[in-house]
Amino acid sequence: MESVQSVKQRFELIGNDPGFNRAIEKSLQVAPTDISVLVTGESGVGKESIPKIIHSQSFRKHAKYIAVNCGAIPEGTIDSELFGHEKGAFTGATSTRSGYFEVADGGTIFLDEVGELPLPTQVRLLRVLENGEFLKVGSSTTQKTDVRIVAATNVRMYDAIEKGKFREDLYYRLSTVEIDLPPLRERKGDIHLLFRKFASDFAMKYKMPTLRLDENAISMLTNYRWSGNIRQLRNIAEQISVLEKERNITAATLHNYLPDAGKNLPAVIGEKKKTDSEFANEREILYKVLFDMKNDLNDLKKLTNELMEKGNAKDVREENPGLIKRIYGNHKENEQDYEDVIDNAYDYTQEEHIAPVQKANIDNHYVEPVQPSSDRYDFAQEIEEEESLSLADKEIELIKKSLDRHKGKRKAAADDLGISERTLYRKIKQYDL
Ligand SMILES: Nc1ncnc2c1ncn2[C@@H]1O[C@H](COP(=O)(O)OP(=O)(O)OP(=O)(O)O)[C@@H](O)[C@H]1O
Repeated sequence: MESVQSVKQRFELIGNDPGFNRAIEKSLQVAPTDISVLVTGESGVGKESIPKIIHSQSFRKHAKYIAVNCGAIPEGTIDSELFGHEKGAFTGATSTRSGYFEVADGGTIFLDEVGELPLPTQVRLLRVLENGEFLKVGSSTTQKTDVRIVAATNVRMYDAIEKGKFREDLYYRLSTVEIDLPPLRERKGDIHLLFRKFASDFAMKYKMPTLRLDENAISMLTNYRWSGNIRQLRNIAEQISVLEKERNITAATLHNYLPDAGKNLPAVIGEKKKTDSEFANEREILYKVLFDMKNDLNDLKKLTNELMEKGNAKDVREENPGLIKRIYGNHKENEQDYEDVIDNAYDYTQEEHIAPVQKANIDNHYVEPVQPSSDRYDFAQEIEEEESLSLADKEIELIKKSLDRHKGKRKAAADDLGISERTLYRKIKQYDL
């Protein structure tokens, strides 16, 4: 049996955390048996490497290893993908086709996102697990296969069972041994190690010097929540590698890539494990903050435009009490401040060659520098054609961009977006992309 260290080297796995080492050790222990294994852990913790280790250390290693993402296959075709179909079994079944369980005979099948399997498919899977038998879709002839199954899930299977979405008997058949991978925030000692590995990989890939983090940046990195786990850490290492010219990274620079790491935003850094609803709440608060900021910005644009059109700060003040109140709040003590800001902005619009306006800080509201434009019509148009504020639109835009960038490859696009392939697949379906 190979040692934990040499397996880590072979599969380029970084980390010395006891929970992580234990998961590899367990994989090595179960590999020579045919015991079913369920790998558990949050999205992005590295579950995919466990079945590969198991297969490589088993007597099946010379036979096929097939990884199936159950969440990425449409419900209507999953039985046919897994078990094959007979010619004429359904519209479009123009020939007989072998499924993964037939092709992988003698080998290993990794069922990722197993909790996503539809109930009728679960029945078929249970039968394979119990006696190795299956039926092709549209066939009444039983076939036999000898496949070892390793499954993985990032959802709590007990919840799925309670809700009637997953069969309890199948769960017990799949999880004879459970291997749990800890979330990255519980592997603090590994975070910087992993970052260094990714930074050095990307330095090589993009032919740039390797990034270095200073002490404060290391501390920020280590204490960040990493809800997307190793996948998110890898994405951030790549972003910084590509975008930062200065290769010595400070906490201030790192902060730009870890949006909720700062104290001004409502997300909380902490040791305490969060529930899904707490994460959802934080996300909502973040959206709200972004939404409010965007509204402030649009109000400011409108105000500046008025100033440019009218050229008289007093008139603008008198005609837009609501707008001004919205931007600068109701506080009496701010009144002089915002009057000054409007007057300054007015001066600014009157100049021919304009230097960038300094940020005016009033009760945490910032007047961003307005790009000078000699063409006022352009500016007015920009206000009319306001950017969409819809989160769904933004999501669609990002998904399309990422799919374009990776030439339609969903796995790569999902990695880029920091979401699982299953989630990407759902969104593609949801938005009809
Ligand atoms: N120990 C590790 N060392 C280096 N890279 C790792 C390690 N673990 C995971 N990774 C990398 O992190 C990324 C996410 O891993 P993986 O796809 O296995 O996560 P997962 O748990 O299967 O996620 P999901 O549930 O969303 O499918 C991959 O790019 C993988 O190569």
